[in-house]
Amino acid sequence: MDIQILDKTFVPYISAEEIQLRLKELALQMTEDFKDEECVFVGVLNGSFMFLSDLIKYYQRPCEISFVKMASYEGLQTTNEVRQLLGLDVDVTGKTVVIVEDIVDTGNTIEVLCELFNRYKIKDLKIITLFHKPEAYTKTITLDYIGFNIPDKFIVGYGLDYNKQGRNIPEVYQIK
Ligand SMILES: O=P(O)(O)OC[C@H]1O[C@H](OP(=O)(O)OP(=O)(O)O)[C@H](O)[C@@H]1O
Ligand code: HPA
Repeated sequence: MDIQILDKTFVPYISAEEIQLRLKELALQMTEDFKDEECVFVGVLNGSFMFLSDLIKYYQRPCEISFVKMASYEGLQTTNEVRQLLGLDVDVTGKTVVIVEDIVDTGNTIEVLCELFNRYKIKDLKIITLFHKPEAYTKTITLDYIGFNIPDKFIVGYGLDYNKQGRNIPEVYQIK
């Protein structure tokens, strides 16, 4: 069934069950890949709060978890200005940092985050994103783990918002 958020209509796109299945696969893959790594998972607020919280329950190794807060979107559009609203509060020296994004769209935010983390003396930097829009992506940074490649259409739910609304919806909807 379609839903209305503020002035826009959205149609069902990816179910809560499909998301959880994909999260299990991604976490299993990372459990294998990071067996010799000391990992810090860094969620990018606000959008990634639900993704990181669910994903990490399926990850079967000791790890650290932290957050940074970045913002650049107003309504459906990027402002092209990525602002850091909360910084990092853990020591990442010598560790593998895994940036956890809900979505990599234009790539503006992930580019700023990579510049930020490359200033630290980390062992390695990996990126996981639940959603990626290849047609909208303007960067060359490799995304190590991608949940779903999706078309260049605005989505909401499962942490992602439209004008601050819709983050609490357990599944994902696409703009009509
Ligand atoms: O690849 P990009 O075009 O930069 O888009 C991706 C970013 O946009 C969203 O954040 P937003 O600025 O909307 O803040 P939010 O996480 O608080 O919703 C999303 O959570 C990503 O961080
Ligand atoms: O499609 C999107 N939906 C919600 N937030 C976003 N931030 C970048 N792209 C999107």
